[in-house]
Amino acid sequence: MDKKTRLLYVDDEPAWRNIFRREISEDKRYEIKTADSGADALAVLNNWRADIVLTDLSMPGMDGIELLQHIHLLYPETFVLILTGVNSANEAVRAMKAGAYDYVLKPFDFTTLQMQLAKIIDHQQLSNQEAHEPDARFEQLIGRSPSMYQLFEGIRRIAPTNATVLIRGESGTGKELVAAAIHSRSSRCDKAFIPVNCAALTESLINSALFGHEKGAFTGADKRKAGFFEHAHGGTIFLDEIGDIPLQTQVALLRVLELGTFQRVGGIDTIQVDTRIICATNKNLEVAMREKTFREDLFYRLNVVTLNTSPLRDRAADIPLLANQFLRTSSQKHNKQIDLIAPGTLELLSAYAWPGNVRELKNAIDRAAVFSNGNTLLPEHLPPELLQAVSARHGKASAAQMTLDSTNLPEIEAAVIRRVLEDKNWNLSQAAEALGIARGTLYSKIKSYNIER
Ligand SMILES: Nc1ncnc2c1ncn2[C@@H]1O[C@H](COP(=O)(O)OP(=O)(O)OP(=O)(O)O)[C@@H](O)[C@H]1O
Repeated sequence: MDKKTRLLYVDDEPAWRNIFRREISEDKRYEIKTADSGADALAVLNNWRADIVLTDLSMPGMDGIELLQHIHLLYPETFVLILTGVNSANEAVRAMKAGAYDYVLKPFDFTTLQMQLAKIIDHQQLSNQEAHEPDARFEQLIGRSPSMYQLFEGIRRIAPTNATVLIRGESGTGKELVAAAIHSRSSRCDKAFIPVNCAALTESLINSALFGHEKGAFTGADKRKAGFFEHAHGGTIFLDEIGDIPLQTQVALLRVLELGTFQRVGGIDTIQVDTRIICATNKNLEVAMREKTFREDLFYRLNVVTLNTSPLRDRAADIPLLANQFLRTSSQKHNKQIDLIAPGTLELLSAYAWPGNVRELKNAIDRAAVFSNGNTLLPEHLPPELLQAVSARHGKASAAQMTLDSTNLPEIEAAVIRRVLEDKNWNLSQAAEALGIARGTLYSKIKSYNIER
């Protein structure tokens, strides 16, 4: 018998969970679990890998989009469907932009839902047939540059311990993946891994989100609620953007680090948890300490074991590897068959400085995959800002020229020129400047390539 498809249904409203269970459990092709919050869903996923997650969009604490982002990062093979109200077209668009496979309107039409599920299952069967490249992969992290190998080695050594870890690095360099890898390689791996983006929580919400609250603690607190620390009991909590937490929360966090205890908001009972803490920051905490926005005692507590993620511009060797991996995922996501990155495109990718690091590369490839209509990613499919930045950086050796030199394909140069012209609204002077060539040269190239407005 075929393996059952695992569905995780996430909704804070019990009535909807019951309806879903009742309707779908009759279908023997599915194995179903439900969760009542984003944190609960992550706890379930940690030892029950769902094939498809259906999550409500608006939930307190971690909303559906935030949950979707964590799932993409931690369990890239899992498909996510977002549930939105019938009259919320904007929300559906937001969900799709965030990378949801599809959206489902509430109240459900179960026949449509079954069709959506069947489509995903077909997709998954296809992708399971594709070979996975085992090389240069460490958990979800990809890389073969020396600094990545050093990072993998660091993770290998500290994962089995209970040490608090501080991960430092620019935004988009994979700090959350590092935290997840530490958890996966620790003895806590069958318990929850709860990532928390501290910067996304307002000062009034952060304490109750982290430590939970008692009934009546504030307006709207109609029942007792466990916080992220309780959800992560036995497992690992990942506090991202730790440099952004308010001072009063820093005091409470210091106590958890020293004693393993805290109190829920509005509560008097002392709660004891066994939760490993991993933090990350892209801020300079030394400066924050000098400015008195980050406590010194907390810093020294956190800074016991530090791992650094390096910027993508310092490890160009990883760019083709990452780009090819992202292309596979994006091509599948957008129902395309793009299996090649043109040499000229790779050259441009390697010449760019990637201020947004791997996240920016992933988005650039995803966008290029949408624009591509053949089986190859060409320079013209790359974001115009990237082409301009490369030509500006290389002065006379413009993006178009580099492409031409490396591949000797005039059509690529023509495509790059067309792209820049469109971006500059056919202002020849600006386009020539962006391309790093003289206006006259641009004019003759437009003529010789027959580029028309
Ligand atoms: N080495 C890597 N291999 C594969 N994917 C990666 C790697 N590094 C980053 N990514 C991808 O880049 C994106 C950003 O990664 P992540 O969220 O872990 O970065 P971050 O350093 O935590 O960023 P921020 O500081 O903004 O929170 C994710 O989609 C992740 O999958």
